[in-house]
Amino acid sequence: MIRLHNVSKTYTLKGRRDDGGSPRTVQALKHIDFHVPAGRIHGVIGLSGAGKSTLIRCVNLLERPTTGIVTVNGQELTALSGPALNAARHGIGMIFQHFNLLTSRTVFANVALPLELMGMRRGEIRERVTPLLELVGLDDKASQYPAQLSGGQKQRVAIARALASRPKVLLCDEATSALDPQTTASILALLRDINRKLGLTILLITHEMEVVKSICHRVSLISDGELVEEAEVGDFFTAPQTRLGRDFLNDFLKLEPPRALIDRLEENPSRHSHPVVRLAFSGDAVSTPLISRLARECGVDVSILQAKVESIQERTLGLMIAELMGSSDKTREALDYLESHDLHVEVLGHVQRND
Ligand SMILES: Nc1ncnc2c1ncn2[C@@H]1O[C@H](COP(=O)(O)OP(=O)(O)OP(=O)(O)O)[C@@H](O)[C@H]1O
Repeated sequence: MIRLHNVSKTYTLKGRRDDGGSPRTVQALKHIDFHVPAGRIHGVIGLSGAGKSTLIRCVNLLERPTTGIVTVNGQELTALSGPALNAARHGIGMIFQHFNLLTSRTVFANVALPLELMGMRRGEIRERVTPLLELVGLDDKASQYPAQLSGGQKQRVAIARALASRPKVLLCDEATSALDPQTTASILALLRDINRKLGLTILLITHEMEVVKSICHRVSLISDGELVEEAEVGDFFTAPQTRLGRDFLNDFLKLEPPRALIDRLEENPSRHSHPVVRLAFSGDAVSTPLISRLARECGVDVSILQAKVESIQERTLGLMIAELMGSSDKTREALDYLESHDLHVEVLGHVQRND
């Protein structure tokens, strides 16, 4: 449904020149290849300045890529301009962090605006807008003005407006970043509902793992203009593949070894050290008494330093940081045992034994 092929974007900084007198540039996106199939909710997460906004704005050509091809719903947008591009954009709705509503228009008139611009007749507009206001739970607010609404209600108006032209794709640019956690949850629930009811494909950018965890099927990680990791959300939360992915996850879960232990961690094992491991387990492994089996079957003691159980959509995910205590042969055997039981095991380092 959404396909980016080798997309790069370079901004030229107006009025700024390098030492050689050439205009200064910023390469915001570098060779992005990316595909979101129909009906999916795909999140792109990254730190500030990583290129998230540029990426999402390149999908509907609010920013034109410097090079590369953007295809949405089978149409190559980068080959279009003028009226043809405007017509194609009717198939792509977009919502923003700060809602972008017209303050002088009522809720109804805000939602009606794109339909007016498309030249639709009044009666048709009413038939379209009324059920949309019901869908977003604002049918009793049709004649109010944005200033009379809460942030969450404003975003609901923006969602109804984005859906007015019956798009196949919805782009969400940090849509919940200005909202409190409870309102965020209600807007995410609405987006999930719309995705299911209308089969809408949703691409969202965010810096919040909570958003990814709550509604995304798949996630991409962007860093310095490059997509560095992509995975199904359950897999990403179980075993991120990059340092940045692990940083995002640890920050979100607050699951780090205690500071005093980090200071003692050594990279390489020695005859007198124990491994400190991060274990992630899902599915059957969550309900299996693995720790007592480790002690019984491998003869190692397990000191649990931190543990957490998270619900990631329909999956239950267990996470633990633990020190495995025993001889090096026994702890090696324990690590093999854990891996053979479908646990994701990451050795964080080794600490000198005190025994
Ligand atoms: N219009 C512009 N002109 C020049 N440089 C820009 C422009 N827009 C973005 N940039 C630069 O491109 C890079 C990526 O910016 P972008 O806004 O896409 O990142 P982001 O991940 O969305 O960041 P944030 O989360 O802070 O909004 C940054 O270095 C930024 O300074």
